[in-house]
Amino acid sequence: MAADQVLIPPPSLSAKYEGSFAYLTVRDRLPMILTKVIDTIHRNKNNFFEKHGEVGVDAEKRAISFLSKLRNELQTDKPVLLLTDSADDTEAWNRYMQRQQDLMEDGQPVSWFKSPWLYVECYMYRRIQEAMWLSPPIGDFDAFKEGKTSSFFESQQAIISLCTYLREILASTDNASKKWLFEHFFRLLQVSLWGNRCDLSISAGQENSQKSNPMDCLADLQQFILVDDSDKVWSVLTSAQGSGEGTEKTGVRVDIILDNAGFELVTDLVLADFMVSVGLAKEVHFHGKSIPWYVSDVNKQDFDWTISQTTASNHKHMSSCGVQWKRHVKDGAWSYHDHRFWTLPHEFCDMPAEAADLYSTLQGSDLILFKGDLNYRRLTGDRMWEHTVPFERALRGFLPAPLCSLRTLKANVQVGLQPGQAEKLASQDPEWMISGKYAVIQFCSPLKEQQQGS
Ligand SMILES: O=P(O)(O)OC[C@H]1O[C@](O)(CO)[C@@H](O)[C@@H]1O
Ligand SMILES: [Mn+2]
Repeated sequence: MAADQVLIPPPSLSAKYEGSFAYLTVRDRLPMILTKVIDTIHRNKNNFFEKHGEVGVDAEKRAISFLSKLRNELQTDKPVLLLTDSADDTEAWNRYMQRQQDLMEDGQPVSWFKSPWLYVECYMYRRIQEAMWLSPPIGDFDAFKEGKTSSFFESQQAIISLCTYLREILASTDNASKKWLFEHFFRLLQVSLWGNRCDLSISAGQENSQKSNPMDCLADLQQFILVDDSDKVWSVLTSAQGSGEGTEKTGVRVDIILDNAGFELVTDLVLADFMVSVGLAKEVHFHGKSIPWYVSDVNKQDFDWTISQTTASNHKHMSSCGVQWKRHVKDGAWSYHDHRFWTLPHEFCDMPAEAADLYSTLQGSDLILFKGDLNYRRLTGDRMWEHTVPFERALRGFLPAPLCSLRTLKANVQVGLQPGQAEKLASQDPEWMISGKYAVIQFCSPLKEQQQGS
């Protein structure tokens, strides 16, 4: 194969492949999500009236009419339209549409069933936001908020178990050996991984919460982790502290690119609390979305709300977690960041050109944890890679710092597997890439020695 051919990435997943998961998502799941958004806005009509009077009711009608039109465009495969809301990302979106247009064969218009799945799916969420922004004064209404809130309450027992586990292990860290630290880190990393099963996009907004004690399931779930690079993650964290090199560093920084609110966010906070409390990290930077996204993704409001709810719990371990988390925020060990790039449709390899400031911020991290399926799709460009292609190759140059994806498989892209592994899985379980039953802890580092898990 010629060298230039090797560098050309495979095609994007798309609804144009009839019967594919992308096709079924665009045909069935996205319209269902839109219908739920419309229902939610309608159900809140009285609240809008109480808050804003008649203007609120007019805004509700206006938003619903924009959204019904959007659903119709999607279902009839109409050309994708330019955004008209003059927000600070509008131009970037419209530029990206032109880029997609240039990629279309025979000058066909960019459309829902012909263009890349990643692009049109992100575009739907951005159009929902446009409908809201064009309907003042209800522009800031988060139609997914109710679902995120109830998924937190439905996971209450699991959250209590997890908080109890954390407080108990932290109470006994005095003589913690390195082995002890690794064992607990390893467990909490896995809890955060499996927390990713609880997103509300794959279930089109249907309840999908954690019911059982997460610590009890870990051993049984181990067999479903297809790539497990946790030892490399551990080695990055410990070597960043200077151990083994004789160079004491002042503080390790971990960045967590968050995914879903509800149980998953709690698992991320627990992992972050553990890292900071035992000194594995000095700072944790959380990155969330600035607009409602993929039904259950975390935004600033969800982040603050989750910490407040945890603090207000009448369970002693849960509330003491909340108190501790507030303290981490207050003393600067934890910080929340958002950036418009997280809600743009680009593959992550576009980040240096599209969001150079964010890329250089991430370069300051010692370890970046990317939570969830959508982040994995953007890391790998949501392309039809062969399953044995190395993760680093699929990243196409995106490697601001050592990074690790913690992801349950809910879309048909997966790289970095052993020869024959995918074939075996496919013969045992045709749904292996989309059911959320399997997962990866997949690591890549710009530093060669860390790739080996030294
Ligand atoms: O919350 P996550 O893990 O990013 O998952 C989002 C889900 O939405 C999808 O984009 C499908 O609509 C899938 O990729 C995935 O199942
Ligand atoms: Mn999500």
